[in-house]
Amino acid sequence: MAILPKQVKIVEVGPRDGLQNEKESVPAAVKTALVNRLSGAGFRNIEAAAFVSPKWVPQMATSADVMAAIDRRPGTIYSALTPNMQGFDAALAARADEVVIFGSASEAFSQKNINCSIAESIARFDSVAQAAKQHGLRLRGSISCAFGCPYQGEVSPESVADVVRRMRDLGCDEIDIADTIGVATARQTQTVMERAAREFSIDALAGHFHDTYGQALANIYASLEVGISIYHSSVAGLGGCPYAKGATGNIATEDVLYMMEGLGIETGIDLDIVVDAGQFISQFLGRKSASRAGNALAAKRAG
Ligand SMILES: CC(C)(COP(=O)([O-])OP(=O)([O-])OC[C@H]1O[C@@H](n2cnc3c(N)ncnc32)[C@H](O)[C@@H]1OP(=O)([O-])[O-])[C@@H](O)C(=O)NCCC(=O)NCCSC(=O)C[C@@](C)(O)CC(=O)[O-]
Repeated sequence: MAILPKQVKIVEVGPRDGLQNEKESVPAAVKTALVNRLSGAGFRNIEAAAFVSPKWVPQMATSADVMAAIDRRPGTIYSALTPNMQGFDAALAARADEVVIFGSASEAFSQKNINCSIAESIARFDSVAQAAKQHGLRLRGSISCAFGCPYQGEVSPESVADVVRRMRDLGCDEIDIADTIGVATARQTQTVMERAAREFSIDALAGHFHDTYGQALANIYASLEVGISIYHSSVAGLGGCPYAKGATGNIATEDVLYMMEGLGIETGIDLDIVVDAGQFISQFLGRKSASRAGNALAAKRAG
């Protein structure tokens, strides 16, 4: 049997990836309360903002307000997406601890999501990366459609490895391998992760899985088996990408924590507080949480 990591880092992406696709505007005060509840649960890294065009993603237009209002928990990294220097300048002013350059392993998705080719995106990211280094900010790279693309279909592990290499050369501290449309399966996940790990330290590679086909937990387990120890998840399973129609949310944080607890893998996060946060945001949105574990634990508590 494979030896699994003893501890993992869970990056909570609900306040950004989770909420970005909500049709009705979620007030900054609600986003702020959500981030504060999550930091209270012990996350070391929360993706709280995206400094992108409000015409492209209106829900993220309040990012500066959220970043200004949150209670900063010492030791927690608050991340912001920054597609270009305009985004970087806004993230710097908002005191983000980490900026995220987000590219794609699929040419078609790159065009739809950030309106440029993969090569053009890397050229744009270069100035963001240099500015991040100059200002002492952490730099994360995110690679969408690493397992399949809604526009072009198959994506090869080689295309993923190519973008991993380019992001490594830009100086990324961490690189996410993202299943934007939730199509990956366990063996494919291991193949792509192992290929990526030939280009970048496995300790700094992250798995970002959406749960569209119900495979995300299996893919996380498969990634644990090959040594990946950073995972992204979204409280209450919030989410979906505006440029990937039909894609559902990220794997729910509560479900990931429940699995990690069962495996005896340390996360440093209090599952009970995350369950409360999941119920809080689901009630605000007026729908049931997408987290099976979250709903089961909330029901058990209610007796
Ligand atoms: C990248 C651009 C800006 C290019 O968009 P563009 O239209 O090519 O940009 P532009 O430079 O020509 O500028 C056009 C307008 O946008 C403004 N603009 C330009 N940049 C910014 C900025 N940073 N912040 C605010 N405004 C900005 C700029 O000021 C101008 O305003 P106008 O003069 O028309 O009024 C656009 O395509 C965009 O914002 N895309 C965002 C897409 C996005 O946020 N997608 C969701 C996040 S990615 C994701 O969810 C996947 C991930 C990370 O979770 C992993 C996974 O699951 O796959």
